[in-house]
Amino acid sequence: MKERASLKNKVAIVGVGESDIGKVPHMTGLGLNAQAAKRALDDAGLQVSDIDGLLTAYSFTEPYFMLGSVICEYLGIKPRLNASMIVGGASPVVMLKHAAQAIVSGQAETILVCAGENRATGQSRDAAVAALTAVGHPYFEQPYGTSIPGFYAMIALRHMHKYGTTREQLAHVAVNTRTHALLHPNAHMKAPLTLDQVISAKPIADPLGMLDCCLISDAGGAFIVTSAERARDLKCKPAYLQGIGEYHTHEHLMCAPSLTEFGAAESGRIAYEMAGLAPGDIDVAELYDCFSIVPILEAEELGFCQPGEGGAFFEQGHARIGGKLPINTHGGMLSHAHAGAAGGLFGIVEAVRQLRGGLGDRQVEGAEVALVHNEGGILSSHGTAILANEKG
Ligand SMILES: CC(=O)SCCNC(=O)CCNC(=O)[C@H](O)C(C)(C)COP(=O)(O)OP(=O)(O)OC[C@H]1O[C@@H](n2cnc3c(N)ncnc32)[C@H](O)[C@@H]1OP(=O)(O)O
Repeated sequence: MKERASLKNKVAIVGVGESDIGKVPHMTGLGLNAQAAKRALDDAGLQVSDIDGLLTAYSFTEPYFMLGSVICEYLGIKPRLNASMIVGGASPVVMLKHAAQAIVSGQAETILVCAGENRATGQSRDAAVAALTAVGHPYFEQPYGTSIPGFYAMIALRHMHKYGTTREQLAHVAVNTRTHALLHPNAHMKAPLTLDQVISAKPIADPLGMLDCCLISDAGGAFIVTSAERARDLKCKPAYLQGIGEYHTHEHLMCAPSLTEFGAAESGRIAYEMAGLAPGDIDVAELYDCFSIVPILEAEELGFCQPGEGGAFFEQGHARIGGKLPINTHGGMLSHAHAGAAGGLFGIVEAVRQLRGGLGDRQVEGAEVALVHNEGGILSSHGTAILANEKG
């Protein structure tokens, strides 16, 4: 099916912001959201009074029932549009789509999208892992004790069995993202990483070790969306939305149609079609990487390599800055940060920064078109967005 209302070149992201990241014990989740939002407003050269819409996601660490209303109250926003969306890690791209639709249909002019949690210091380690495990089916999965890394480990094992993907190839994903994180001043992880360290790290769920798993961070992220027309009058360089798609195949892994094919192919297809672009047109990609197997699958489904070749794509260095298609240039969730929906949102923040240019050693030369992919649950919900600068 073709999306009937194209959003191509109708809206732009005009401001991006990240809170302090890592262990930030002096801040609440709400504070991290607010700090990121304020930085995004400053980036855009806008005031709180310019915002007339707010979209946010969910929080495991904040006690509020109406999180969006609380963020508005905290920041002093009186929006005409206010919603909280819960499609797990896919929420940021899905929120971008809803923001674009709301702007195009005249429901709001300038929308703040934010997410954040203080998962690292606002919860005990056991509470954080228990909350994350609740993604399993309450009757048929949770009683057997499967954790999120356990679900993704099954997916990794299946990919290894079907395609011959190796343990070393998974480790290459972690090393690739850590190499990029070292170029990012705000990344949670600061030390270099070797393949041996990844392979010999504490086992979590075979074949995944600790360094194949995303971080548990304190972090907030935000971006501001407005019409393409208004964007041209603002102080920052806009990133124009070219195409966007979402697709949802299941909630619980036991209901997934396959362990090797997921919904990224379809959300990507919708986004490419709207943009009138193909995988070969993408200059930089920010792919969801909650576990090292995930960007391998996404690189395949989004058409950057053939099915089964994702592991080799990373092993051969194609995903490095300077390679064929740099992936996760900020360090991804494996090394930059993961805190609820903020994890995937940082992919959008980084894509916008890459399109603006001037990132020094982290800059992908000639980046004009960027793709961001988010996924939520156990590869259950997918969102793909394609952004471009004035040249793209
Ligand atoms: C759709 C989705 O987004 S699904 C993804 C949802 N998120 C998750 O499932 C979170 C996955 N990660 C985890 O559960 C945890 O990080 C684990 C289980 C892998 C490791 O946690 P723990 O066993 O508590 O680690 P441990 O306490 O031994 O950590 C020791 C050190 O290793 C480091 N560390 C912990 N986890 C990681 C990680 N994932 N990557 C890199 N370093 C890590 C920390 O520096 C820590 O040092 P600290 O004491 O200064 O914080």
